[in-house]
Amino acid sequence: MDYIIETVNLTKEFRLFKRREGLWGAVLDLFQRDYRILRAVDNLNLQVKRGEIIGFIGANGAGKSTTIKMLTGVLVPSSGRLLVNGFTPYQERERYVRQIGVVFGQRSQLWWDLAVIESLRLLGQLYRVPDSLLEKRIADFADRLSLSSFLHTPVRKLSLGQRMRSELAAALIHRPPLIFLDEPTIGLDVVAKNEIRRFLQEVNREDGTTIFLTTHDLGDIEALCQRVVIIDQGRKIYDGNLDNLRQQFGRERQLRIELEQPVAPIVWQEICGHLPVRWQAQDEGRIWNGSFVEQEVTTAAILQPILNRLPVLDIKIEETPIEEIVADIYRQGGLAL
Ligand SMILES: Nc1ncnc2c1ncn2[C@@H]1O[C@H](COP(=O)(O)OP(=O)(O)OP(=O)(O)O)[C@@H](O)[C@H]1O
Repeated sequence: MDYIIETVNLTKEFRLFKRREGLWGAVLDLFQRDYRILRAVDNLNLQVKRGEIIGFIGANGAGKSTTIKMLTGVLVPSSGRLLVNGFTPYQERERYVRQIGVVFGQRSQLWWDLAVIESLRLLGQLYRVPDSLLEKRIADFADRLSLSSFLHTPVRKLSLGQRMRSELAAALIHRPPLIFLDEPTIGLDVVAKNEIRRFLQEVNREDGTTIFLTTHDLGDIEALCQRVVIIDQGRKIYDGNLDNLRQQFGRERQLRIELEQPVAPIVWQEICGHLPVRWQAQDEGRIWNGSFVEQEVTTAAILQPILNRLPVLDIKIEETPIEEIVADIYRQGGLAL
């Protein structure tokens, strides 16, 4: 299998200086320093196929940035191996960075005082994109990311949404096979988020670009990712698709059935009392709200006897929002893999 990212037991430890308390402690610190080791990434095994969009998520401090920094060659691992697009990132940084694109939501790769178009041209030259291709690419991005109205505006004057779109163009100007995106939609409104998500889908579909995405916005994950990896305290606790995540960790689902006429509880019990569903009547039995666990009973099995016997006006089924599932996993430490 051709993996674009492959890590084997990737580990990063930081040595943290332990301060002693009080004045005497400070004096002792001068002579003998005490350290503790913090393992930010702990034996991470990860394989990403070419063309995948992978969501890499975890609570604050889980080790996401440290992992991305190792994958992009900024940090040297303490142990383990990693190979990204055939490179060991920290060893061959200069050649390696030509193969990747990076957008860190909080930090800019654009020149603050230059117009967007000048920044893009400069980056194109740094990446040695031939001139004619570069102009074509800028025009293409200007069109697809709606950059035209501010191409000649200095970066410092852009709104956050405009800057993020420009950052994406900058990260992709050399058509890298792989991009790392860290919180690409942070602070943006719904329209701007959707625009960025649509663009990323296009880039992935048309150019086969692999996308490694870190975000706290699970809307990004739902819109983009076939696969999610969750880490907690540096360890991988989930690796799979969103549907499986829902199935494994999903809590109760809610069902709301609206009938044409009220139905007495005793009749309701007779029709569907045999099913593992907790029911609550509303509007004197005209509306029935049920809670059930997907692993125990299917929605079809619940609905069938009701639809056979009663005139139903409306049915609503609510899934547990992915945000809640992930919050639960963070709290419980998830499934150790
Ligand atoms: N340079 C460093 N020196 C010491 N400890 C560090 C360093 N960088 C990160 N850490 C620690 O490593 C752990 C993982 O941090 P990291 O920034 O990778 O988490 P994260 O998942 O990206 O969090 P967030 O979502 O808050 O950005 C944290 O406990 C953090 O305090």
